[in-house]
Amino acid sequence: MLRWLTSGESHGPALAGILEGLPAGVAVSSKEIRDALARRRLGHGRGARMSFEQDELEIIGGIRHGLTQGGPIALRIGNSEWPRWKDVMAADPADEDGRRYDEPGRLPARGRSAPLTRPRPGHADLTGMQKYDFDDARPVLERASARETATRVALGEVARRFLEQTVEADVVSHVVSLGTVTAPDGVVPGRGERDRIDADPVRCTDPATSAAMVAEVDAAHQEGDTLGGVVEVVVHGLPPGLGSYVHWDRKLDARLAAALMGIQAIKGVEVGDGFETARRRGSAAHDEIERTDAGDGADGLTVRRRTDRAGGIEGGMTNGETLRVRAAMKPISTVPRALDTVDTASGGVAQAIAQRSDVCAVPAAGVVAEAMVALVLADAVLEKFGGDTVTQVRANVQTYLDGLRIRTAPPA
Ligand SMILES: Cc1cc2nc3c(=O)[nH]c(=O)nc-3n(C[C@H](O)[C@H](O)[C@H](O)COP(=O)(O)O)c2cc1C
Ligand SMILES: C=C(O[C@@H]1CC(C(=O)O)=C[C@@H](OP(=O)(O)O)[C@H]1O)C(=O)O
Repeated sequence: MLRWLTSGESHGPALAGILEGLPAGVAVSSKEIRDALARRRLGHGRGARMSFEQDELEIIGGIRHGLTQGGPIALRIGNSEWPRWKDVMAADPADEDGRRYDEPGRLPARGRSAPLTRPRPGHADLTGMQKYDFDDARPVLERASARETATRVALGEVARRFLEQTVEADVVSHVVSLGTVTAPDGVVPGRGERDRIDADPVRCTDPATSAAMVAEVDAAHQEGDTLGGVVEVVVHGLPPGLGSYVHWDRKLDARLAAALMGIQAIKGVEVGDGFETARRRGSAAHDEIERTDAGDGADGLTVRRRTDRAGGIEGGMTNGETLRVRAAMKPISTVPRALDTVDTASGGVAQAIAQRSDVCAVPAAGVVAEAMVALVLADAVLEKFGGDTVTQVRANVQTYLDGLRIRTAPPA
């Protein structure tokens, strides 16, 4: 079983992450993790914070000389802006510059330390204050913030390397809609297209759509508004049979949906053609199975699907076709043209907090979605194939695939 946990606040000294359960021998470097973190900062529409803040990666445990060792992998992602926040986010109720905090968690009500009492509709602020009995939204937004997704991307990169080195999977994402602009149907990135997609300002595969998306972001920005959109994660190379049909919590589609819905601001998930499938007749909804005597089905198999409307998952299992899952992100809730709220200190009507913020973070959400998908798939690969080393996992995968070829071989 693969387990992972994250810790840390948006403006704290660092984020921390632990990934436990990977075998020994996964080749991964700090440069690869740093590059993954840089990808998450991409995208037209992100706020100023992305340009001045740095993710300072430190590998604390579990990786030696470029290889995982079998023990928990621990990462620290320092926040280069910490010196500016060390009073506001101090762990201890301490004397500092002659000021004394009144009690743990309380700070003098001025500057950055002033309590935030105008909760944003759409963010965790108000309900978080109610639930944890805070009279300041600061502790809520600090942990609810998508800054935490840096840790997921770092851990997800290790999972991605494991998938590449065991089942030879390739994980990529692209933006399929942003605001009202939607990319043409049926464009699915192939293997090795990640760099090309990352080079696009909104991580869209189609240049004309990308230009319209950029214009949509600029228009929203000018009007003091924000945008959401839809990302698709595509995985090539998965063998059939990851996940299971036997119980709800072992179904791969259920596990992927939970992982994607657990990303900040994701409000919907589709597998394959998803909701569109529900509008089709059965004859046009499913993927007919055909023999391919040339053995050019997935993993050299002699059966394949004619289409991939199901997005590579049937019965809660991968079916050997390309995996496709989509996640819908709502517009950023810190809306510069501030929304109505109630001031929790005075009880009066107010305008919600609306300092600097992303206008749109859909391209970055795609990178986070890749990480979550990679983590779920790495768990599913380990569950099916087991092994304490990459070599053992690979051998187990090969034995399984050899067995599959026999059972789907053409008649002699
Ligand atoms: C990559 C990314 C960046 C985000 N940036 C912002 C932001 O700048 N401002 C904001 O209000 N919300 C932002 N969000 C969304 C909030 O984190 C999210 O809406 C909030 O935590 C409430 O959770 P919920 O939307 O799942 O209900 C971002 C989300 C992601 C995935
Ligand atoms: C810091 C990151 O994203 C932040 C996520 C976020 C939110 O509310 O989710 C709000 C913004 O932070 P702030 O309000 O301090 O400008 C984003 O910048 C990051 O992704 O690294």
